[in-house]
Amino acid sequence: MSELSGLPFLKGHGTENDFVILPDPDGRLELGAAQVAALCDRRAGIGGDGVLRVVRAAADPTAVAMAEAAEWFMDYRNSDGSIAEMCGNGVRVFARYLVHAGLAKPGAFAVATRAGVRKVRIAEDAADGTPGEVTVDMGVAKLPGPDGIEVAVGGRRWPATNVNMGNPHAVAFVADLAHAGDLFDAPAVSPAGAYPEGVNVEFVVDRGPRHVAMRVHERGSGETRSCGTGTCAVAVATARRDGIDPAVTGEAVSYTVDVPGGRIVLEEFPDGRVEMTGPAVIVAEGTIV
Ligand SMILES: N[C@@H](CCC[C@H](N)C(=O)O)C(=O)O
Repeated sequence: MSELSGLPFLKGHGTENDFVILPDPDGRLELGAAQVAALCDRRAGIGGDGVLRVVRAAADPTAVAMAEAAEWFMDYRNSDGSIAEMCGNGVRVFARYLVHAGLAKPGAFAVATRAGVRKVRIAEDAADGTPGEVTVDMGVAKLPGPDGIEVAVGGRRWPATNVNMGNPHAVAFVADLAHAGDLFDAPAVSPAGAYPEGVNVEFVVDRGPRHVAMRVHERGSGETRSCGTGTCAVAVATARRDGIDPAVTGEAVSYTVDVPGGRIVLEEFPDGRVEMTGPAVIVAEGTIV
């Protein structure tokens, strides 16, 4: 990581989906895949499921077209160094960082991402100092099909729903989360070619009315303790399984999704938008040596 020597960093997480935050306001960093992987290495690096580079939208060619709508661009990378379109927990942590660093005022503001501009709201901290939760308008979930997608682990197979939240997800309802196995390797997803860019796979069980729990194997990061876009995908897939479509009923629907690292609440509106609410905290800051 010698090229990054002397740079400030922070560490944060949202429901234990953890990130190395690299402030780079003027877009001076040339961040390669190997550097990202080294930063995310849990033994030889800082450790994280991904990296959030914080850059002014106007200073990054990917985001410059969004600069009028959002001052800051979340440049998200998976822990293997690959680039993803969106990270739901990441955008909450990114928003928390902007306020922590005095770069945004608490309340409502916009963040540019590769999936488009996302509006965030940060609630007031509780009287005991617990940081207020962060709500993000995650945009419209797309269910592009096709039917017949399957996820397999060990000897078990499940039908899966394709949900796109800016990034791709395959959501499988299972009888027991343990049936997903150790998830050291990516689950097999068929048919071949259903997800040419790779896929995040969620395994879901019911917990109660409009309440589910999930595990996830993330493209580019392996099994993580949470995936914000995954919880959105799961909420929408579960609503459709339950015969609920806010576009048809004209009423918003809310689902609670438990993840190994905590709990996220999702609300889907008649216009198809999904709002995600969950925690986001900064836990450390320092300098790369
Ligand atoms: N943890 C994230 C998703 C990060 C991107 C994902 N691994 C992908 O490659 O699409 C989240 O909270 O949404």
